Amino acid sequence: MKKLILASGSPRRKQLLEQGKLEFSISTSTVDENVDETKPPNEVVEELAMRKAKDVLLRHDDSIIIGADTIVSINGQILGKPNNETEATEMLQLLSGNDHDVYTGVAILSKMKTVLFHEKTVVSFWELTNEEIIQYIASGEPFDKAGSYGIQGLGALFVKKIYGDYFTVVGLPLARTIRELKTFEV
Ligand SMILES: Cc1cn([C@H]2C[C@H](O)[C@@H](COP(=O)(O)OP(=O)(O)OP(=O)(O)O)O2)c(=O)[nH]c1=O
Repeated sequence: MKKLILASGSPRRKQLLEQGKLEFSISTSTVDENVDETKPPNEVVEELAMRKAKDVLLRHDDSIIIGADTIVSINGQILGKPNNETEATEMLQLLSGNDHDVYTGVAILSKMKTVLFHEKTVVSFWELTNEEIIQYIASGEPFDKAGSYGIQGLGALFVKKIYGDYFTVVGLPLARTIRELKTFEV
């Protein structure tokens, strides 16, 4: 099999691929992540995953590249990473007591072949008190995460139920990614 490269600076995505016992290296993409937020969330995550993977393929065209992108969507609004405490507070207030969708898009590219897909997981949050939100923001956990929470960390305490692949929420639908990757082996 060709060399595998994860086009991501996300420590969670690295850990997940390691969990799948794959050998890979990391090359972070430097693409602009601005996107038309009126597009449907599935299109947004696929477009960004593709942009990240293509950027790295330009520098490593003999390899197989995995790019991914995760966003949260609630009532037609897309939530990415918060830029400051105010945005994190607003996002957590929106999510409190409601269901939201987490979309992760994945692009797997080689010179010869492209696989592009997304997965969606529905997450239901307990009602959060102002105190809980303030303490959570003070932990620093929200700031590099779509929707301002991490299900794999303290954010787990907000989750009533999930429907779909847990790993889609963490940033990479692991089982499907590995199944799709196998179609690249000849
Ligand atoms: C909802 C949620 C998101 N996240 C993370 C996954 C992603 O790392 C991040 C969304 O940002 P992304 O832009 O998808 O990824 P990234 O900037 O971390 O890494 P790169 O672009 O280099 O691949 O939010 C969690 O870790 N846990 C969660 O519960």
